[in-house]
Amino acid sequence: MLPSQDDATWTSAPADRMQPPAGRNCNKSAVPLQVSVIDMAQPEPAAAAQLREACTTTGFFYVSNHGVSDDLVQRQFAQWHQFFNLPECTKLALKAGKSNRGYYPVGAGSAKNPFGLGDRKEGFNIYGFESDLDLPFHGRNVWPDEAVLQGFKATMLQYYDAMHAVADRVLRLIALALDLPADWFADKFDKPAANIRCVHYVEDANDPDKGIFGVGAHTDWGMLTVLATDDVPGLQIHVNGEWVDVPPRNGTFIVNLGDMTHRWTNGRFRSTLHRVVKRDSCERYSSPFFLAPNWDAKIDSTEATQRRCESDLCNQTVGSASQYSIRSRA
Ligand SMILES: O=C(O)CCC(=O)C(=O)O
Ligand SMILES: [Fe+2]
Repeated sequence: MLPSQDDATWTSAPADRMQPPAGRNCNKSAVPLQVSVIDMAQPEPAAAAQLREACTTTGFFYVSNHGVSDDLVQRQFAQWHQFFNLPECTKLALKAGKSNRGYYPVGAGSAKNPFGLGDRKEGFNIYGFESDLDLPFHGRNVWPDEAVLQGFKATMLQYYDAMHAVADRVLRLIALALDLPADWFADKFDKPAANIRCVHYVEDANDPDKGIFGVGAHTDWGMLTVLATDDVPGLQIHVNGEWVDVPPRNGTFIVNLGDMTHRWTNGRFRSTLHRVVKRDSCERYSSPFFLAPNWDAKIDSTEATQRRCESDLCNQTVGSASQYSIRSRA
């Protein structure tokens, strides 16, 4: 099955993971959840030790001193404000097709919502590679007219490169946290199936009891996500039977692990269910960078964990492409 024109299959969890396990809400955690902040300026071994703790517990953490200037982050958000303020027909002229590149309108990119409703967001995808191969997510990026949005493409390419550099540094820490050489993942990520997206959450307030979400509960499909948000809260993660807020923190990005890291580490590092619930009637913008390995990379958990089988994920050696088809069948 090929991807739909929106990105639903790219970030939606299999149906059995869309809802928190029944009966676990009574297990309130005694200690308030701490999502750790990992200082990227510290020596890698110290950062990797902190990261190991985060990856085995929440699968989410903040990164500070990440090297991306606030000026660049604000410039790309300013471009997105202008883009999403264009007339709907101008945006729809760039509507994403099979390649998943371009615009998807409000309600299109819905995770499997229990009420059958679409997510209250619109978005736009830009990939870091272009290819004419007839494969999911392959294709050519689309861009708004330079005369309409001056500097848009240049800003986005700069933002992609800056976020990619952060993601690659996190990948080195993941390798070290697995007691592997820091560059262990390098040859599996030298042609990554990676993209940036901007998500514009529309003004209305969300209500989980009515199935109205910014983004419904899902896990990310790829290896890891590096997320910049504006200062409007909304992101929640599902840990110890509870939905817990992960608020914006000045000068940091939020990083979470995706299903490929879960698979690659035999379930040791977690890909955690998350969603966006915006309580107030105000807009919200976020710009995730999604890192996935080379399309033909082999994901061998036995090699990565240097361990004998521990779970039902063990001994699975699947490429990124096969992982895609596993998810889209779910
Ligand atoms: O906007 C956010 O805070 C999270 C977005 C997200 O989870 C996603 O796009 O996969
Ligand atoms: Fe996500």
